[in-house]
Amino acid sequence: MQVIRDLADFPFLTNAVVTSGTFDGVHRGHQRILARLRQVADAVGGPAVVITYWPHPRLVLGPPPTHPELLELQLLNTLDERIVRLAEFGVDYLLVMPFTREFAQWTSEQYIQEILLKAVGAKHLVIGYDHRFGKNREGGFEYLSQHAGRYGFTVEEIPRQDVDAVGVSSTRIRQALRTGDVATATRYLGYEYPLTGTVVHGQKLGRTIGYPTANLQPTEALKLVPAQGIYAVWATTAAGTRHQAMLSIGVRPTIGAGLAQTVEVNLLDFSGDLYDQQLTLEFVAWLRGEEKYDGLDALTAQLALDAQATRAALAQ
Ligand SMILES: Cc1cc2nc3c(=O)[nH]c(=O)nc-3n(C[C@H](O)[C@H](O)[C@H](O)COP(=O)(O)O)c2cc1C
Ligand SMILES: Nc1ncnc2c1ncn2[C@@H]1O[C@H](COP(=O)(O)OP(=O)(O)O)[C@@H](O)[C@H]1O
Repeated sequence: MQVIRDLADFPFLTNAVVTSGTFDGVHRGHQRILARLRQVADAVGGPAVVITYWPHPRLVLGPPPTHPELLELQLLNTLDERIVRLAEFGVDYLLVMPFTREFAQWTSEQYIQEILLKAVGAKHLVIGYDHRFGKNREGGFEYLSQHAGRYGFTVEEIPRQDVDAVGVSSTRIRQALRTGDVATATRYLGYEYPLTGTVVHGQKLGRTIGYPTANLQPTEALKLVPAQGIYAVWATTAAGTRHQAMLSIGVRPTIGAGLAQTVEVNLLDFSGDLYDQQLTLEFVAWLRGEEKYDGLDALTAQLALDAQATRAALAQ
C-alpha cells in the first residue's frame, strides 16, 4: 500500500475505486466497507483507494453541539495503526488528508472536484450509508448519486443493515475498553486492541520484588487507555519479538496513596534492558481489578498467580 500525505503528491489513477472516512479502529463495520472496496476493485481491475483524515476531524472542530460529552476525544487507533490495518485489508493507495480548519470549510463540490476528480481520478465510489463530507457535512450518498453522471463516476452505498449487521461501532468499542471488557473489544475490532508506548523510568521497585515492570508512556496522547486493572497481553519489542506479558494499569494502592496512574508490564520470559525502547501491547484478556495488598510480600504472591493466569489466557 502506498501512503500519500499531501494531495499534491497523489499519483493520478485510472479506474480508481475509492472510499473515504475516518475509520478510527478499522473495526468489523469498517472491514465490511473495505471488503466491498476490494471486491469492486478486483471486478473493474482498478486500484483500491482510501481517503482518510488526520488529525481526527473532531479534534479540529470540537464535539458536535448535540454531544458535548464527546469533547474528550479518545482514539482507538494511532495513525500508524490505522495504516497497518488498512494495508492488511487490501487497500492499494491511502491518502491521508491533513484535516485543518481550512479544509473543513471546503464545500462538497470542492471536495469532489479537487480530491476525487483532479487528484485521485475516482471512477467508482463505495461509501458507508452514513458517510458525510464537505462543509457542515453537507455531502453524502444522495448528493453523489444525483450528480454521478456529470462527474463520470459510479456510486455504491453500503446499506445500513450491512454495516450494522456486525453490531459494531467505535463508540461501543470505546465503552467496552473503558470497562476492561477486552473480549468484546476484540470481537468488535476483529483483532486485539493495541497500545504502543515508550519505556520510561519508574520507581525501580519492581526489580526488588522479582517482577521488573516496563513503564509505558503511550506514544499517542489521545489514544484510549483501557480501564484500570490487570490484563494478559502480548508485548512486542522494537526488535520484533513477541512475549507473553502481564499488564497493570492503575495507581498502585499497595505502594502508596494518591499515586499517578501508570501502565506497567512484566514480560514473563524475558530479561534485559527495555528503557527508551518502544513496546507494543495487544490486549488479550482481563484478569482482575487492581487491589490494595497488605505489603509487598502479598503483592508478590499475587503476581505469581497473575503470571499463571496470563499463561493460561494466552495459551487459548
Ligand atoms: C501484573 C501486575 C499486577 C499488579 N497488580 C497490582 C495491584 O493489584 N495492586 C497494586 O497496588 N499494584 C499492583 N501492581 C503494580 C506494582 O505495585 C508495581 O509493579 C510496582 O509498584 C513496581 O513499580 P515500579 O515499576 O515503579 O518499580 C501490579 C503490577 C503488575 C505488573
Ligand atoms: N521481564 C521484564 N519485564 C519488564 N521489564 C524488564 C524485564 N526484564 C528486565 N526489564 C527491565 O527492567 C525495567 C523495569 O524494572 P523496574 O525495577 O520495575 O524499574 P522501573 O521502576 O524503572 O520500571 C524495564 O524498564 C526493563 O528495562
